[in-house]
Amino acid sequence: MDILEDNRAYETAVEKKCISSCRVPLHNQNLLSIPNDHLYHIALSSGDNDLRQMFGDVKFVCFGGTPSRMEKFARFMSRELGLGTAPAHNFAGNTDRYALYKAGPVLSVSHGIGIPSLSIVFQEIVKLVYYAGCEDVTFFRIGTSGGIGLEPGTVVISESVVNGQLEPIYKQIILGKQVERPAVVDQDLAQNLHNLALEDDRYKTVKGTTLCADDFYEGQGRIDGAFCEHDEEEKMLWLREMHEAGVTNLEMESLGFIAMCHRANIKGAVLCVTLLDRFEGDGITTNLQLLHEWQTYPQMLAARFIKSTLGL
Ligand SMILES: O=P(O)(O)O[C@H]1O[C@H](CO)[C@@H](O)[C@H]1O
Ligand SMILES: O=c1cc[nH]c(=O)[nH]1
Repeated sequence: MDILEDNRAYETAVEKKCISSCRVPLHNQNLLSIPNDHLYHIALSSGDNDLRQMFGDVKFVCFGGTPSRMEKFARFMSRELGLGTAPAHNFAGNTDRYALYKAGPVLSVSHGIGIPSLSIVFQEIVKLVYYAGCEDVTFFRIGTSGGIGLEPGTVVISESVVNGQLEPIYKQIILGKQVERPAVVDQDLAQNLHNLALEDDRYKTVKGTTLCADDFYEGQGRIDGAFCEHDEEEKMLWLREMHEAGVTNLEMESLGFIAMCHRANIKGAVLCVTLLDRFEGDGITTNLQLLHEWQTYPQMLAARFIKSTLGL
């Protein structure tokens, strides 16, 4: 039986209430008529690769900006899960758009910068876990951000995500029309992650509102980009307004990530370390070694969650 036939049989059984479903559901009936779906940007396909065999055991998908960070995270997860120290294999190695690693039940995926880049790999990963018949899957974005009024190196678990107009809405243009997707954060998951933060962690962990911008420079109020039509005073006024509205950090993917998790009916959370306090400036001047250490903090928290969920 091929993947699509098997998935159809499974869905019929769910509809008839013969079984209860925890598999990643199908959201697009058009996929049923594509016998070999090419997941072009990750160089895998539903007909040519045995996705069930390769990825059927996946329970957690961790996304983050860069390929090397996600490779290191895969190796870290592998050690944490007692799976050894072998170099991680990049399953998307036949393309250099994104990188995709696996450590036992954990996928580690790079998403590039911004929602447009994230959304492509996100959709292909949702299709991958669907074709693979994965059950009980949780997605994380483990990234970096700019903090507002937080000590640099603090991990923020997003309890809400908003666009630049403070709306929890991801807006897309489809067939020439604006479509709005609510970005609803899974509060239980955010709280469960927060509960795993320990007093003696070498970093602080807080819950907060993450503002997702379309740009690193003007879109985040910086005055040090190639272009700028506001001044330092206006920037500080805006940052204070954002702070008063509860915004704790600024980054570039959380809104699309959370909205797509909600739409896909997949549990999802965003955990980002802050690399600077925007009240103190715009440039990221911390030395590279410390920046690399800070990037591991959200990874450590995600790993703790994964291990506790697996009963390890
Ligand atoms: O560190 P990552 O996960 O890439 O995320 C943040 O860093 C990038 C900007 O430098 C943006 O993608 C922003 O969201
Ligand atoms: O200030 C920052 C730092 C990291 N990523 C962002 O998007 N903004």
